[in-house]
Amino acid sequence: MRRATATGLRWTVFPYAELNTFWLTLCSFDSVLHIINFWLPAWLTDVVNDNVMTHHFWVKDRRTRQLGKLYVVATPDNLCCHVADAAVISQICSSRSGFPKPLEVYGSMMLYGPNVVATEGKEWTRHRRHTIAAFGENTIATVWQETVRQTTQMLDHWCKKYTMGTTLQLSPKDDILKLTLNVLCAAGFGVQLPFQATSKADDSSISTMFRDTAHPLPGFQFTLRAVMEYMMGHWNSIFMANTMLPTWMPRALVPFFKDDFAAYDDLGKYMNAMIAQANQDIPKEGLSARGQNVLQGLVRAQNLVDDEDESKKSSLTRGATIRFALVLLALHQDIQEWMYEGICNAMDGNPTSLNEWDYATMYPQLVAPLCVMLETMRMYPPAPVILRTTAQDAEPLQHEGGAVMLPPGSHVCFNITSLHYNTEYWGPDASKFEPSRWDRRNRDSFLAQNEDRPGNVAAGLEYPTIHRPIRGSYIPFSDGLRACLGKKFAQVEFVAFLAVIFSRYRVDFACAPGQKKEAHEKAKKALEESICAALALDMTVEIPLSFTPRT
Ligand code: HEM
Repeated sequence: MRRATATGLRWTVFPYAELNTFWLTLCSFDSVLHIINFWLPAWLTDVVNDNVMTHHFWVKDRRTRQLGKLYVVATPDNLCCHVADAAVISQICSSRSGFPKPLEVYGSMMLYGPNVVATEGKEWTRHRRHTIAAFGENTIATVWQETVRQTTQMLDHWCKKYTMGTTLQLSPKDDILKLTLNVLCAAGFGVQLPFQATSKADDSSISTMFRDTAHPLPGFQFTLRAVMEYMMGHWNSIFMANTMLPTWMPRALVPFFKDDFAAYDDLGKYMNAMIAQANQDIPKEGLSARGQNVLQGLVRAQNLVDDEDESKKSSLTRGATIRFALVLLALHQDIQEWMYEGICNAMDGNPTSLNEWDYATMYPQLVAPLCVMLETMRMYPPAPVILRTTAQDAEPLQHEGGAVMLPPGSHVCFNITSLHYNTEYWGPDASKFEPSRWDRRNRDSFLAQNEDRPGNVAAGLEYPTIHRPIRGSYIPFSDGLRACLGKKFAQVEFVAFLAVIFSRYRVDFACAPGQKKEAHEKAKKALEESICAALALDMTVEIPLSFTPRT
């Protein structure tokens, strides 16, 4: 508390640090979360949720309005400075070494070794230099083609399975996850999977071993997609089984980790085979030296870093963002029509056949779906909290005309939800879903006033067609030196997905006639009660949707 007072900021106390193992374990019990959220008085619920990673989103900007855009929480472990000030976020993100990642949090991301996500300093610079080369425009064009292909196949599959009268009625969660995984396999590893599983693979050569067959090859327990799916659902137990148990312990003694060992081994074998294939497939000449997928790009850089960990996280975040957008568009039919008009305009003069849609010509014109994505991630940021720590050489932060010095070893928590709902940065309609606020042609948008301010470029907003918020006020992809490397990957995938679906269908809630109002209320509740489970903000309730063909 003495150290908190010395910072000169407003401060408060809490009995546990946000990453305290006991506290995290306690908060993983539904009954404890129920007590916190339904039994405590509202003000105390906010105080507690502000220190629970999974429920941080629920607090929105209420604590910031009480305590200011920068405040400190003193715990027995450390000080944690919560930041919801755009200018301060910008200073931290552009600092070279003053505010590194707290690497102890990223232990589970090192399962297959050091990588760009979970390193710092010189090692990170080396990983970043080589990884960045793998996310070139060739890879992004593959993302586009594969998303169009996968979404078309998914729609065909839906038509066969879920048609009821003239509409399709379904809960799309699992299929969206499958689609994002398939796109990742194609654009990340150069392995093209069909949306529906094919028959048994006939031999074990590299070319057939990745096929999405009903049964895995001899010597494997999982097919490639099955192992990726398993990884997503069981990351913690896989991490425990493969890193925390002593290596001398016979696996037979821990039969409940059988699948976790097998998944780890199988993915390792698939990765090695894919590296071998990427080595064979790298075009010797003609194509860009960067290769057509991330893996080729990495192998080409002759410095293979394993980004499987971030792949896992990114598939969850991409899948969740798409699901949020579908529910938001079902709630706002007028916005859906606005986006449909935008898609039709983009298609005007371009081929009507989806297979012929060209990335370079179509993507820049699909402004409305991009605005929908930016707005969805503003209101439902996939990673509502980003953590940093203060190094010995951390420079003072300039805040409200003064300098704030945080002691070394303090945690810094970017309060993304608070930033994204702040009326100072977004205008009086900050809590409204309004994708057109991003569209540069919309001169009435609150964001239009930022046009003449210099330096407002941020990660993921490098488009001449959209308005730019104040730097540091919009950070779903983080910003500065450690900004997300896959932001364009995620954006192109999202835009292609929406363009394919909404050029052909209108989305609404699947409900009985006369139940529309209840369905709307249920969807709004599901959106507001989203929690940050399994690394990404997501709805805990599945909302069934109906897709009606446009005539
Ligand atoms: C909607 C989708 C996505 C969101 C919201 C997102 C968000 C983020 C955020 C917030 C960070 C910073 C994390 C931190 O500093 O603690 C990050 C880093 C990163 N992301 Fe993403 N991401 C997305 C998709 C992707 C995809 C598709 C890929 C790759 C296929 C990817 C690759 C990476 C990498 C490699 C980093 C580490 C960069 C570094 O530390 O230098 N992301 N992402």
